[in-house]
Amino acid sequence: MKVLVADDISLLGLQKLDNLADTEVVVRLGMTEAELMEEVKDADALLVRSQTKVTPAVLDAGRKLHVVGRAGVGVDNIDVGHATKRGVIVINAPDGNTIAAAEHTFAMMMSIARYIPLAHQSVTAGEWKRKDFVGVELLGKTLGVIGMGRIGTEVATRARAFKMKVFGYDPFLTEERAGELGIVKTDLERALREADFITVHTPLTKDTRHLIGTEAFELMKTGVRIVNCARGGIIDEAALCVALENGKVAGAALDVFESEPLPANSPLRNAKNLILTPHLGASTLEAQEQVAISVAEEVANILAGKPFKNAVNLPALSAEQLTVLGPVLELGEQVGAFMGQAFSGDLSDVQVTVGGEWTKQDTGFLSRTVLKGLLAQRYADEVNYVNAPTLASQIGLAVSDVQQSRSRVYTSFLSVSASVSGARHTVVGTLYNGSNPRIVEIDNYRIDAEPHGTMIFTYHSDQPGMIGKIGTMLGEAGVNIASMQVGRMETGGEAIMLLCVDRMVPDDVVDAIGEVPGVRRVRSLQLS
Ligand SMILES: NC(=O)C1=CN([C@@H]2O[C@H](COP(=O)(O)OP(=O)(O)OC[C@H]3O[C@@H](n4cnc5c(N)ncnc54)[C@H](O)[C@@H]3O)[C@@H](O)[C@H]2O)C=CC1
Ligand SMILES: O=C(O)C(=O)COP(=O)(O)O
Repeated sequence: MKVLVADDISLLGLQKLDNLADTEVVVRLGMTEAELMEEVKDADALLVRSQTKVTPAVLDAGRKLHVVGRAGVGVDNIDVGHATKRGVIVINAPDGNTIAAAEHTFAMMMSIARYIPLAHQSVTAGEWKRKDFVGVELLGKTLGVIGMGRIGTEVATRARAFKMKVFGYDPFLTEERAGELGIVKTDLERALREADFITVHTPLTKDTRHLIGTEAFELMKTGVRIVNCARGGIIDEAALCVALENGKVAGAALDVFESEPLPANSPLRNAKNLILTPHLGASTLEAQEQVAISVAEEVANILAGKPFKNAVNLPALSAEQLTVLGPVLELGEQVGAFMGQAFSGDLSDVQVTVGGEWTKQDTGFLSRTVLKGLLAQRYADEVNYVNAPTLASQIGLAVSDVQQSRSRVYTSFLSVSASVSGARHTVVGTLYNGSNPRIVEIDNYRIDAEPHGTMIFTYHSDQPGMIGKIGTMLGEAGVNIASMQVGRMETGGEAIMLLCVDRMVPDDVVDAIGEVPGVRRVRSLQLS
């Protein structure tokens, strides 16, 4: 396994990966896109911070790539959509740098309240201008926090310790949570109109790009002070320069920029009362160690096929949920694979129904595992849990999830029903004793088969001699039958047969079975 490290990531994390058997950690900092495309060709994992751009071209070049690990929070430098399409897991380290970013925000806020960097420059230039640097106190002032996630919340609690009044704006902030934090939940307009200090802590999205622009500045009090330690682009830099120049904004502090590194000719470099740091929010020893360890552990788990928790492009599944749902998810993949191989043809829609006790669990992940099994027939190893829904929508396959609280015969079951080349087929599975997978129904025929290994599946007329004929043909080809299941609706009608065999059945034998009079369809299945 090759783990390619493209940004400066703490050795404490990298050593964890380097210590793994069969894993080589290759550190190459400051690569151009072309160099990165070359290095990533044989990499299983790519680790980055905010500097390296993980573009579609880089992801396409990484043919073996399983995972991109971001040692930090923001993944706006990674084309997550393209990674998802390619089936590459993107993980981040969401908790490790929260305190570092919150403390940096506070350092910035105090610096603009008391002109610390400007006063420092003045003193080192030989001046002693006490009158020019009369600041303001935080006590009693109103702080508007835009984005009350992990960092926004830590900033808000620190501001309360400074006896500030805090307004929090975040679509997910509840009155109850605001009450617990001792802050006021407001809308954006009130936060902008009434705040003396404003700090942004959202990701950069299409909704937050230039959230603080000309119109927002117009709403603000004259003399407001603003901090951005989240993402460049949330504040419109050109509009900020104007507001600093005309005095609407008394001071601002930016750690992040629309373009990084900040261009040499950026007007921000000469703006009045503006302090700048080069994206240092997460740059503490503690934060860097924490994010590196977190990302290394996650990547190690992913490469070893073990559960992981911080995927950005997969629904979250806790280790606890995985313990309970693991066998159900595995069953989903097996039933999907059975369906895909037993009824190959043009798929137009698939319905995944969970019934009985399992409906009490969050089974949102289940349709991904079913799709992975179902689409493996068409995409082989290219399909995984990450890209299965994308590949399904690419081929126009509509997927629906249904919960059915009343169980049929079984305490819990999973039913996959799909339209294949115009015909509807259904396969039902369950777990015996909570962990042994079984296929218990195929198109309303009751059976009981373990979805495992090599199988021969037929649709045929219920007539004497069928089982014997097929058994003899397999025997003559040297294929041993381990178990056999037959099902029929009525005597002499249509029937199914599912044989578990000990080895692959040669294609010519499968074809010969298909030609036996009365056999309507035969398929050879290979389940893992
Ligand atoms: N300067 C630096 O070095 C660092 C920057 N960051 C950045 O800080 C930001 C926040 O990080 P966390 O608190 O860890 O993330 P988080 O995901 O915990 O919080 C983000 C919050 O923003 C809210 N939000 C999203 N869209 C919104 C909108 N339109 N209006 C209002 N609220 C909105 C979300 O509901 C969420 O509560 C991210 O952009 C992250 O990349 C994080 C660490 C270090
Ligand atoms: O975690 C984040 O979102 C950050 O912005 C930190 O970026 P960095 O890892 O210091 O390049």
